[in-house]
Amino acid sequence: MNALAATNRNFRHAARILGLDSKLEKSLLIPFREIKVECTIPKDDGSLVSYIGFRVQHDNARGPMKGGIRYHPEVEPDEVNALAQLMTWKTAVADIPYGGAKGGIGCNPRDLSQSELERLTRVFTQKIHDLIGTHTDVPAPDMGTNAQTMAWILDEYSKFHGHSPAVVTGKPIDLGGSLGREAATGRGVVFATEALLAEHGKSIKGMTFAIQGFGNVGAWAAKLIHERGGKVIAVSDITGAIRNMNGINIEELLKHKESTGSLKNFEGADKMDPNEVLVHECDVLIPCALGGVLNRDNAADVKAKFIIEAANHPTDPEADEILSKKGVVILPDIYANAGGVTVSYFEWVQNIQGFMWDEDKVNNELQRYMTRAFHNIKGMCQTHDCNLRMGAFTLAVNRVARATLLRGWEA
Ligand SMILES: NC(=O)C1=CN([C@@H]2O[C@H](COP(=O)(O)OP(=O)(O)OC[C@H]3O[C@@H](n4cnc5c(N)ncnc54)[C@H](O)[C@@H]3O)[C@@H](O)[C@H]2O)C=CC1
Ligand SMILES: O=C(O)CCC(=O)C(=O)O
Repeated sequence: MNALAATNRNFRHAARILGLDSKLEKSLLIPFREIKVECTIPKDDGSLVSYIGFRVQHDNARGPMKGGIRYHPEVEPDEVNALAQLMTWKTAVADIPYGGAKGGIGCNPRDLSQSELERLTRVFTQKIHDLIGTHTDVPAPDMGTNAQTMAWILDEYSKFHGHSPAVVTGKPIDLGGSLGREAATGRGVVFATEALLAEHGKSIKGMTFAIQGFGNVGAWAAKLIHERGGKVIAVSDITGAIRNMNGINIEELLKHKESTGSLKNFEGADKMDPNEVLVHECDVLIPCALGGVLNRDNAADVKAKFIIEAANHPTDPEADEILSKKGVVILPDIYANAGGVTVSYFEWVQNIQGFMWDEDKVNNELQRYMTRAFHNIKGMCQTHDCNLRMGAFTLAVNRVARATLLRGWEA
């Protein structure tokens, strides 16, 4: 099922549980604004190449729209729409004063040089600068982008609007980025995992983990799980997959990845088929890469007892049904990966106040927000007798619906 159809289906299910008025339901579903721009840049060899950039601003009832920018060959309108909508629900679950947005450019960043990436980012910013802003829409990193990308956006945006550090989050620390933001999504995933496991009388120590994706989110989650005594037994990324049933030494793997750019030829583990990571024997599976990776073709073969959705929409609704019949407990994306946008919020607050927090404060506040959200979700699960995904969706949709009604409809 395509990402937008899947996201709409989850939203509609929550709206039904909440008994939402049909007009309000329709208004919450339709995006506030969809932007599509052509970005033409000279390549390093002088030839011209054109890419399509998108920014979908889904909803702003609870505050400025917020969400990452993705550079990936599969970026297309339906996917960006789904991701933007998920941001609206995610910021509401985390109870931070934002709406939702997402953007991206259909390109393969691995095929572009640093200077080509910089030109592409600057052209994209020129095309959307009058539609983003500190109090309207605040981008951040997502797949294929990073702190450097945010620095270019900040610089280009500031040429039009004056120095505006809070227009993006996930910036380099030297430009007003927050301590702890780089690790925040992975750290939030670990706090969320701890909250869930504690409920089941378990802890990370001694449990086995399989992780798909070893970029910002996957690598930080793996590192923090390893530090807590969890055994990461299988890891994959775009370059391949490895396994070690005794637990992979993640510190060593990070050094190997840093020096070679790949998981290949790592001596502390055996090579394996990348497709097998999702169905590998383990206690906890953490998808940290693309959407839709758990679907009707592989859901029945999943062996994990818990799935922590660090990626956005990794589980297709058909897989959701199969997995829930098998008794697999799924911690949904709009909660599990909310640590990134939560620390983005802390960064934005620090920029607006002109006062920097130390890293302990960032991490402690992150833990407080993640734990609070978990208990809020559990409360909705009890009230509506539903699973964690619907607990998170009903929590979020109810908050956004209330804000929308309070603001009113008068033109
Ligand atoms: N960066 C952030 O703060 C947040 C990211 N997310 C989500 O987490 C996921 C990962 O994002 P990042 O780590 O930031 O991206 P990233 O670009 O840093 O890393 C992506 C990773 O996925 C791997 N990958 C790509 N295609 C793959 C495939 N077919 N099989 C296995 N691995 C593959 C890449 O090799 C890389 O290791 C995405 O779904 C993103 O939307 C969610 C919340 C916040
Ligand atoms: O930090 C942010 O603003 C958004 C991160 C993001 O794109 C996501 O949570 O999917």
